[in-house]
Amino acid sequence: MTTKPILVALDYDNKNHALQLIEKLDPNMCRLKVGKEMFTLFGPQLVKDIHDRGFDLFLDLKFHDIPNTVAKAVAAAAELGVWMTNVHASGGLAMMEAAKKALLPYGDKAPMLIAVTVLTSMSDDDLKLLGINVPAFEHVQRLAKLTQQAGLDGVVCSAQEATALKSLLGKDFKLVTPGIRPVGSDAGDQHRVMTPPQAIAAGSDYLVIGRPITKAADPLAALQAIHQSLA
Ligand SMILES: O=C(O)c1cc(=O)[nH]c(=O)n1[C@@H]1O[C@H](COP(=O)(O)O)[C@@H](O)[C@H]1O
Repeated sequence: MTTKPILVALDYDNKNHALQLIEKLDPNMCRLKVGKEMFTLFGPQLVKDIHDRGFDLFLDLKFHDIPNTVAKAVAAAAELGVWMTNVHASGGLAMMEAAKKALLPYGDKAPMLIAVTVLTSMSDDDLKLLGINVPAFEHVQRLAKLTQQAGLDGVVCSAQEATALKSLLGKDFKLVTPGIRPVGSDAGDQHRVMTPPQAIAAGSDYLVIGRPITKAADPLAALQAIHQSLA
């Protein structure tokens, strides 16, 4: 198993609430993820605040634009010193290749670069409305192969797809899986979900977990319980 597979998703509109949660968490037990809401509200200073507290950060901005724009955005993420960042695989091969190339000057200091396949909130019916008339899993496989061809480090996908993707793409291709729900927690808007031990057994390298930790009465206890369930 990867060391520190748990990525805690910070989805807050109040910086102090986020920092209060971070103070309760242990950087030896997890990494953190900041997404569009918090980065739009609090910007690069939040990234610095998180790094100052000793956590690795996944900057989850899911870039999806023309190749030149995405390449510059990914380089800007590298300048912030983040541990991982991402693009949408549906941006296409040229876009992903440009993003990868933009990280070359950063050498071993470059963030891990991954691509989102099909969002875990989407079902086969949602894809049909987009004119994609294949099961979500088939579309995930197609996008993941394209991501590997572009030279990225891995994909974001559902843990339900992990076993098949590992056998298709090899063990070194990283699988980052949101839609993680410990037994008894509410699925909320997630459709394709798994428990933390199931996700690791299926081949997930990193588990993105938000509300089951951030909305818990005792977030550190929730993190510890998940951590222990993986030992
Ligand atoms: O890229 C992501 O992190 C992501 C991709 C995806 O397909 N589904 C997904 O839920 N996410 C993120 O994972 C986190 C899941 O949070 P919870 O549903 O609260 O555990 C959120 O921050 C989402 O933005």
